[in-house]
Amino acid sequence: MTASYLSFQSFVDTSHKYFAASWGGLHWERQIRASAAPRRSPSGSGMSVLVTGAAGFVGTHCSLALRKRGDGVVGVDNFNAYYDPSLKKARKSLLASHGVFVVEGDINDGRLLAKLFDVVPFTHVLHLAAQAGVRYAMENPASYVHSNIAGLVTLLEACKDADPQPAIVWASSSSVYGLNDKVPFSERDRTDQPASLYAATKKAGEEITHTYNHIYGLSITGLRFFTVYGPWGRPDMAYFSFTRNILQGKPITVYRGKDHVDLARDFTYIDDIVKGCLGSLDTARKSTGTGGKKRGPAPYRIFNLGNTSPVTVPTLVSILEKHLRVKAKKNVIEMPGNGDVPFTHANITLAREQLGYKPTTNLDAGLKKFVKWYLSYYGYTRGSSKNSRQ
Ligand SMILES: NC(=O)c1ccc[n+]([C@@H]2O[C@H](COP(=O)([O-])OP(=O)(O)OC[C@H]3O[C@@H](n4cnc5c(N)ncnc54)[C@H](O)[C@@H]3O)[C@@H](O)[C@H]2O)c1
Ligand SMILES: O=C(O)[C@H]1O[C@H](OP(=O)(O)OP(=O)(O)OC[C@H]2O[C@@H](n3ccc(=O)[nH]c3=O)[C@H](O)[C@@H]2O)[C@H](O)[C@@H](O)[C@H]1O
Repeated sequence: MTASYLSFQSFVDTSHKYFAASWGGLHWERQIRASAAPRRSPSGSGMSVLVTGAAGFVGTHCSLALRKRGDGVVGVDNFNAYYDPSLKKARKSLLASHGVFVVEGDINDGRLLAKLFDVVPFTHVLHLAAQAGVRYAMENPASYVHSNIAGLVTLLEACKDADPQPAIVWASSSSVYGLNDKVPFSERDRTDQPASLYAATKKAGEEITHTYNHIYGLSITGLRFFTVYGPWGRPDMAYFSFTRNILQGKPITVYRGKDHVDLARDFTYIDDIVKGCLGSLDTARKSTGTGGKKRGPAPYRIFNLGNTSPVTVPTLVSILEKHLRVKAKKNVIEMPGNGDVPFTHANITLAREQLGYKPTTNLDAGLKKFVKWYLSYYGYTRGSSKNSRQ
């Protein structure tokens, strides 16, 4: 037995149970290295990327896109039960079939993160793990503090201590614009009026990452995603839960603003978001620190990733009805004071100029792809309300 195996084993023995279970010794260390190794490929950029929240909606799509073009990817995800964990497990299997290994663990586990950086000199971190959802923040505020504040700081500590320090690209949110009513939302607009705790934690994330950029020279890119949708999406989001209810013949609740004004979102298709994430990774300059010490200034960037064409929620419902070929039973009620904002609309000039970001999928085309995936994943056949998974 080698010395490195012994020290690894003692580390595993003293760590949490799930860690021991999911690593299981040298075999697992080999899997991590294999998954992280870039492949020779004309389109790959030779990166080794740690993707947090890899079993999530955006994490799965980004991990697949990176792996497909030849980059090395290792995922980490805690598979929490905010929404159906079996969907996260199915995404994990999809990733495994493409050679992406996802470690089951929490970003609050600093020992796990340090071990991952010991095993692999990650060049980049794509940080997507978070407690998402605007309205759930009123039900479970602690989960937002756990993942979006404490977890973020633990991750940044691990990145700052890593040698080499990775460049970090992470998901902020359009919700940071809060009550801002200047449209379209530009990165220079005020973001000091969050309307939900979720938004407040994302805004805090922007300030926290700035601190680590300033003190430790970490290269930081924050991406403000605008209501992302698509295949393998999130069951808690309106387009997904509306689809489920419409197919099951159940009513949907459509929120409306004051004075009967329709709510609107700058719905953005997942493939466009993936291109924005990869463009950010490709253009991120290196962190400048080593051994926890800054050696020079590092870039701090923030970009909107939206679609620049807001659509009202009733129009979203009509498009779904068309693709599902089923009429929705709608309850229209005034938006409760639950953290929602009346509209979002992204100005994407900065991302276009600096990342080459150019969204190409409109809501009709994107929802068509989503519905196709949904019907297939949940085992529906056209003309039947029966399915095999729900
Ligand atoms: N989908 C959107 O419309 C949208 C919009 C704006 C911002 N965002 C942000 O983009 C990121 C990805 O969102 P998504 O839609 O893929 O959400 P998601 O919930 O599908 O993915 C997040 C993943 O992170 C994991 N996770 C949560 N807390 C964790 C922790 N403490 N440790 C390890 N893993 C943890 C979850 O299990 C989940 O698989 C999030 O940061 C979210 O806040 C999403
Ligand atoms: O861009 C973001 O930063 C955020 O995007 C997403 O939030 P939202 O834009 O709120 O998406 P989503 O829930 O699909 O509601 C869409 C619309 O349907 C309305 N809505 C919603 C539910 C319902 O039952 N009825 C309804 O009318 C609702 O009032 C809204 O007008 C992410 O979930 C979030 O994680 C965050 O990151």
